[in-house]
Amino acid sequence: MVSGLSAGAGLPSVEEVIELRELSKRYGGRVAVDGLSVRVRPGVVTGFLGPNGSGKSTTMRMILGLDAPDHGEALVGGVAYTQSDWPLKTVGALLDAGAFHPGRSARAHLAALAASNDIPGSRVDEVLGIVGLSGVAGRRAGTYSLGMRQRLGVAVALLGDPAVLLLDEPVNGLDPEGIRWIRELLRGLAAEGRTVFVSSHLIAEMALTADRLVVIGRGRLLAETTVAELAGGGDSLEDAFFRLTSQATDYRGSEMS
Ligand SMILES: Nc1ncnc2c1ncn2[C@@H]1O[C@H](COP(=O)(O)OP(=O)(O)OP(=O)(O)O)[C@@H](O)[C@H]1O
Repeated sequence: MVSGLSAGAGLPSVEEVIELRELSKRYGGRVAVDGLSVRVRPGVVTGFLGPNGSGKSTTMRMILGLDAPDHGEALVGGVAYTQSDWPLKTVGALLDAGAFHPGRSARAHLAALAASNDIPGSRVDEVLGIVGLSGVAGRRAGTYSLGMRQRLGVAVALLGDPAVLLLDEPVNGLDPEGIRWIRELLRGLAAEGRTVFVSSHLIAEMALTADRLVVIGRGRLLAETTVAELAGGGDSLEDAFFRLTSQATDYRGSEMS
């Protein structure tokens, strides 16, 4: 359990689930997301797994209103994210760790976001502490390592003390310490009752981080299960994942004999 994550504004209610209803998206002739219906519940980490190109990022962008679905809808706590009065207080998202003004310090970046989102300035130092950037908060973000940028991205996600967290491949490029840190942070946030939805194509990492799994391939739901259930058929988790997704990739090479 990670302590001190919340700004104390009250923990999320059970209403704050992510609900995808028949969500679909095409880019030209290519189907990216295909009739995806899923409920992501609070209090656990839900891993969003699928091979490269299976539609995970597109789904997350649609939840955040950054892409419009061709069909269906994505709701957070029963409403579309774009209808939310204070989006940063509703959903904390980590999509692209590089998206900071390189000349701005981490503290200045967070302070500007707090000011424009009706978040008390005192929360800035709180989140810097949570992500371990207090000592370097005055440095320009452009000088940060990938791991530090990732931590700053997590600080942004936590700034509004949201009930729902959405993270797209948060461990990409992190060293083992950073990976363990993200894992423990996400588990702590879920233990506080938040809804934590985290995408990855790394089944072994998800096995350590997630309680529940949503597995997709070619934009379609392949399984909504628990880590224990997926590995329960006698296979290793990796074998079970490959079996599940074997018909849903375009690019897998043949095995060497
Ligand atoms: N802006 C876009 N324009 C055209 N095609 C896109 C666009 N974004 C995604 N796609 C296509 O949609 C499909 C799903 O891509 P998406 O990035 O959502 O998958 P992903 O599961 O997140 O993949 P990865 O694990 O590699 O990040 C892919 O075929 C991709 O090429």
